[in-house]
Amino acid sequence: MTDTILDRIKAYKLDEIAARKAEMPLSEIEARARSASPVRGFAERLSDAAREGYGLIAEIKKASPSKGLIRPDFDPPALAEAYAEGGAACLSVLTDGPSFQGDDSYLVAAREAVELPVLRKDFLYDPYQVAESRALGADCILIILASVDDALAHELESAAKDWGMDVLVEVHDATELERASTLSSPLLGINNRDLRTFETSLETTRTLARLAPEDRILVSESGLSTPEHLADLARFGARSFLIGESLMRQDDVAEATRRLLADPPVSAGM
Ligand SMILES: O=C(O)c1ccccc1NCC(=O)[C@H](O)[C@H](O)COP(=O)(O)O
Repeated sequence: MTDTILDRIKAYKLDEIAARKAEMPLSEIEARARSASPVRGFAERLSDAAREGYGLIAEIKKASPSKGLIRPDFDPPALAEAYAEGGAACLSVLTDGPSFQGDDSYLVAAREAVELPVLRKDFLYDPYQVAESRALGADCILIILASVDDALAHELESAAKDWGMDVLVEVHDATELERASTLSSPLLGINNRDLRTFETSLETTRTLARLAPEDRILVSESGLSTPEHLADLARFGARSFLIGESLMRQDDVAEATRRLLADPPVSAGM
């Protein structure tokens, strides 16, 4: 089988982790994590927002492997403020350099600019990176089940819990969904992007939402750009969304965010 983008990312990440460990030992990263700004409750903020409206995780994303450069005029603190003004519940900041032109400093600057909880959007393979995420100020990490085995997923989740952070567990198919149910994190991300073709299909959320455990907060991820997309998926139980590219391409990010979130259907649970 040919390599997926995740295989390629994992290969350079393992080198990156080794280099970072050589540069800064775990004890030093842990000391920084202990003195980081207190955790802002990510899952709680998202579920509160989704109760009556939509829970938006608004992503600060400069570029992607599928689209190349998305936003040349890239100012993380200004984008964070625009998202907060537009009504986002939480932020996601890409910190991966080689594939997304991200940087750790973008997370730090974006989080300092607003009061919103922040997801470190990166590819994690080692508890060292979990401590590193907290040291940067992150409130939540991502575990991509397509890229880690069950033992590592549990290890990363447990490390995040120890640091008081939330975890967004990401799945792409029914097998990964089954595996996700053995983890205890309430946030379940359903990624609509096919990692081989980069195509996005909202059918992925529609299909997997029906199979998801009832106690999970569903977050539909990727390929979302209109209020109709959000309303469609809300009917399947997903009232939280992770959105990057479509908002990053807007001149007025605050207004575009406001428009996207303007008209949520009344929740079935209300
Ligand atoms: O965005 C990509 O091209 C991509 C490729 C390979 C692995 C992950 C990728 N994106 C990470 C994400 O999960 C998205 O940034 C996020 O869901 C937002 O998606 P979008 O709204 O489509 O930018």
